[in-house]
Amino acid sequence: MTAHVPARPGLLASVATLDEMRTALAVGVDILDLKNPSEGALGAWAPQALVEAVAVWRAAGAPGNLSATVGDHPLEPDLLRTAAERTAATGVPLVKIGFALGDTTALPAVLDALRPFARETRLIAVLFADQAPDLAAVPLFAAADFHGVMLDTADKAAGGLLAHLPVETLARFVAAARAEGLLTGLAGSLKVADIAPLAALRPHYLGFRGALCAEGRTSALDPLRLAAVRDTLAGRILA
Ligand SMILES: O=C[C@H](O)COP(=O)(O)O
Repeated sequence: MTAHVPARPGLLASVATLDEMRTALAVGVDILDLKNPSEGALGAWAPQALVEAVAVWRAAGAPGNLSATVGDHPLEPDLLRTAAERTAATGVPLVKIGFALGDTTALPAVLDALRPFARETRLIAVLFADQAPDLAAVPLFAAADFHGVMLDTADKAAGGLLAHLPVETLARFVAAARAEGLLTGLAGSLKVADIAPLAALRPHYLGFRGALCAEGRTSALDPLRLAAVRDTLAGRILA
């Protein structure tokens, strides 16, 4: 199955609080991503806060889509499955799971543990561009019934996505994911100037946090910066 190729990528915006979530809903984003940046690349919200966020999103008419990260965990089957189940139980429709550097021989066992769950919940695999990701693993996620796959960076102090992987490699990643019918995203300290070269690869979405904040990704979301990224992605202003 080949996935739909979007004319322009959508905007995934990571938000750290319910207030930021309301701001992002007002500005308008395609995927509202519930993440706690002060707890790592894939820092998780507390379950009760996720339940409240789902209620806020539904009350707003459930625009676009809603994702949440499960936290930064090692590649351990039970641990990842438990974290994914805990997140999905809150009602969040898209659950993002990081596949961190480590014992890659553990990947088959992790996917076996997640496969039954992936049939009930839309799971997004997050690979890290700064950890020499094995892009040949993309078909394995599709075979495990994942809904999507994205690239991000784990070490936010070590440069953005394009500092770690050349455009040609990113193009191969997007094409491989699309060929498997997976929702495909790119992220990792992206700046407004990265939008044009990455949009040309036609992923389904580009993900942002740091560029949306005045003083780094753990500071507050700035609605003006968010609107500028939204408008650049939509082609209303040039990068
Ligand atoms: O999922 C997207 C990330 O939250 C991106 O965060 P970042 O732009 O700070 O790397």
